[in-house]
Amino acid sequence: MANKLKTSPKQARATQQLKEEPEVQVTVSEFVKDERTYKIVGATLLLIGFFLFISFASYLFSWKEDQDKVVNFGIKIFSTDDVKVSNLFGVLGAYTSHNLIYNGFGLASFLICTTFFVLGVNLMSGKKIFSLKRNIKYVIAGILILSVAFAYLNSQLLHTGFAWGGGTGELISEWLIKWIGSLGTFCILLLAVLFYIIWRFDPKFSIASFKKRVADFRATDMQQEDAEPELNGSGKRKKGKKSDSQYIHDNETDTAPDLDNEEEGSLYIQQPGAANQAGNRLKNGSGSVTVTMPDQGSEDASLGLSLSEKAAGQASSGTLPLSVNEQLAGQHAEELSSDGSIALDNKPSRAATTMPTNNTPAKVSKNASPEDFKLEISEEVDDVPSEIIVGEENPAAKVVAQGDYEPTLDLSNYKYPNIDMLEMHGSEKAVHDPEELEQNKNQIITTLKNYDIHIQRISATVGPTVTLYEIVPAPGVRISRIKNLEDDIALSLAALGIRIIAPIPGRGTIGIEVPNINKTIVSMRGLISSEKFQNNKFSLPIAIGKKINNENFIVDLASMPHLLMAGATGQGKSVGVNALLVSLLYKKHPSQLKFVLVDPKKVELSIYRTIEHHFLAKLPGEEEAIITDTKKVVTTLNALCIEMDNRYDLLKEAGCRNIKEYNEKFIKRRLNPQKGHQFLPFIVLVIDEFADLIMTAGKEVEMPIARLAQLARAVGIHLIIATQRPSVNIITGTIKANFPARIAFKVSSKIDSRTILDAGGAEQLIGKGDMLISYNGEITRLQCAFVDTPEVDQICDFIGEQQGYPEAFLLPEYIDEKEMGSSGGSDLEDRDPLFEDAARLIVQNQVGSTSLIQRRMKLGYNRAGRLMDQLEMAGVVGANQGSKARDVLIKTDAELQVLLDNMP
Ligand SMILES: Nc1ncnc2c1ncn2[C@@H]1O[C@H](COP(=O)(O)OP(=O)(O)OP(=O)(O)O)[C@@H](O)[C@H]1O
Repeated sequence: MANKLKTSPKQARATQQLKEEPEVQVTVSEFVKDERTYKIVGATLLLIGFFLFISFASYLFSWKEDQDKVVNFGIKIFSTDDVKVSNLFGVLGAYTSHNLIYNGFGLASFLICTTFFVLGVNLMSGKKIFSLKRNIKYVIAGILILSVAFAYLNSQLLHTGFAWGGGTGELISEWLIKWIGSLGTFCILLLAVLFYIIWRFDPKFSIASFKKRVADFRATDMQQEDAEPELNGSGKRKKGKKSDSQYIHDNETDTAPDLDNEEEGSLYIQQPGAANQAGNRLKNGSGSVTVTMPDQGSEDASLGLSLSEKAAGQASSGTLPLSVNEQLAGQHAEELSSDGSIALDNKPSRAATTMPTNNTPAKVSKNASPEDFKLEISEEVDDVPSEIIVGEENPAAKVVAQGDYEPTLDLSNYKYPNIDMLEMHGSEKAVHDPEELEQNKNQIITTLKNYDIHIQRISATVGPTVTLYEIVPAPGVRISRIKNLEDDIALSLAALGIRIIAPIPGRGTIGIEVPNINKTIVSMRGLISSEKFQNNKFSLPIAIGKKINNENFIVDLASMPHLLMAGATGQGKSVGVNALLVSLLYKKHPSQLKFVLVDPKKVELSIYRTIEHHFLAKLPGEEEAIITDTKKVVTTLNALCIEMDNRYDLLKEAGCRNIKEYNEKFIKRRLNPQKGHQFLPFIVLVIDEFADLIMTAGKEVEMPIARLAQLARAVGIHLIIATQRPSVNIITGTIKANFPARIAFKVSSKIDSRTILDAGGAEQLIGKGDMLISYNGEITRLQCAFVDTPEVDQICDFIGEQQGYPEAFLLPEYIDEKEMGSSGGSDLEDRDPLFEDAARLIVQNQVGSTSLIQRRMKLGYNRAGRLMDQLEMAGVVGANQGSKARDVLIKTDAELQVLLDNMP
């Protein structure tokens, strides 16, 4: 038997494990959770709604014939053979409508059908399309008010035999008439109807809002007339087209009617001052479930289930024991899921999580089996509102007080993209499988125990792609021992992408991240509609993804201030870049933001070409705004450097330290546009495939990038650079030093991970948007938000079809010194092509300043200087006077024209 393979203890355990695998049984909880069950219940409810509606409608015509029969026979009508009724739904229809309409609430009973409809549609679709809670609120209020109002009208005016308000309405109406008289009842009812309309539709009564509506109406009218011939460069705008979604961003005029939609579609339309409302309505966000399995030492091995709830930012861990005394892990697991859902439904926006802390070292029994560990569930609910915030009013327009400069005025009718253009890719909730959790927990404990490592407590937080198991080791256990077991734990769990974080900073625990079997896609829609995204005050808000605790990771690109993204091919970089760009498109007006897009692959960013006239910047004289040619990248980067220098000059002259202060001053009209001051949009430079650029242009690219990265932040220029190859010759020391925020998608080696993050870990990610972000000195694992190309297409088309600027935002012209040739000389016979323009500018402004030429004509310092020398030679300006502007010798345009005509 020399050839017989020896079975190692590990293999033996694995085999045993295989044998012990339990039979697949469909438990009640699984049945309840099954999607098909929801669909069946949904269809039944829709049918009931339909039945009620038809029965009620039929009752309106058949009540005279059917009423006597239902009253005489009562419930026995169902068992009596020879009764014939006229209701379309027979005896059941006649009986139900008689009781609900005649005895109940009259015509208002029709409202009941809507509740069945709402419930049915939500269950059938598996999404919260309509808000049940609000439907119930409105139905109850509507039934009460309408039934009394109809009964009152019937008793005072109509005097018909039909029960307009039903038994209940008539009873209340009679009481009211008795107590406060007919007129009093009328007033009360009028007031109630008014209350209902205001509560339900929130109409605007102010004169200002009326004026605004008239102005908006006129503006739209005029714009349609004026703009039709050249509405945008692509000429795509459809005449008179105003899609439903466009209404979303209209001011009050349009949002008011849409409130109705909000109700019917459970869409929440944000209005000024409604921010908190949105927050208050948060509920049922996608839950991160934290399963905590504490106290190994507990002797009785009873399993306690507790929900710990944490208010955002505070680490108050109130544990609510739900007293579950189950001995078996399987039963225990069932409890987890059922209780988990309770907490999810109840708690509003909570983001932060802390482990329930127990500082007293627990007694650790070395013989405790994995099943002896209690499981605690701590639910974490993120800030995704279940009622989606749809778009918003033009935020910039809101800030501007009367008399201030309004940067958005050029495109005052610009509509922000609507949230409906984004898809909900699957469920927003992180799915947690109790069995999987239990099994992983047992495996981790057993593996550690095999190496004689004992733990006090174990907890789990279920994220979209991975579950974080946090363990508190027994006193005396060295952390490095657990860290060294990474491979062994991965082997025992038979899972890829296991990462050990020892210790988790600030938590006093050791983290083991295990990929989930069922992963959840994090939809961009969820992030964009979250309260955190809608109501932040960031200059450049970007929604990147979700943390393991399901908290939305939304940050300000302006404070990052640049972002480096790396990852092997196919791991989610392009989706990541799209997510960043889409977040900015959802929040910024074209006057506030410009993109410079560099795409050597030619296909990744080409979808953005439709927004050229709104959001893109390009070099003067260039056809395409999206740069695909490496040679042009060098020119563009240098042009950006000139723009940066020009902006610094402007800031210096305005006495401001950054773009925010500068723009505020400009908006308050404290800066003179005649001196070259203008509202400065943020510029975001996006470079896809940076490695390709470095390989072809090397230092020529690296130098301007390093300059921009070092200096451009204060003047509102920010960089997003993506690369497939994160090697040291591409991500050099200079680049790295200037990109403190870095994202790593899955990479092929630990060395690559170190190159990007200065730490390992990215090689253990599982791809498809799983990423690590190093930001503010912390490395956080995130699941990147997913936005599909058709969604981006739709958003860009929507923007592109609107009226835009006549052309893309022009960057300053950059002419390579080497290429200047003879035209760059200070010789009048060989004048600069821009000589005449510069002369006119100087004469019109009567200021002989080089920086004026530089800023207004968007030129670099050298070229502007040369132009000034030529103007001096031509006699347009006087001699250089040091720091003072030169004298302008030509006083009028006519004089200048004569001079120009006489020039050689
Ligand atoms: N956040 C995400 N959530 C879910 N799936 C994702 C996510 N990101 C990427 N994927 C999946 O991975 C695929 C590849 O993503 P992507 O095209 O972004 O990769 P890439 O890194 O840009 O690749 P390449 O460098 O070759 O262009 C996508 O088509 C998508 O199916």
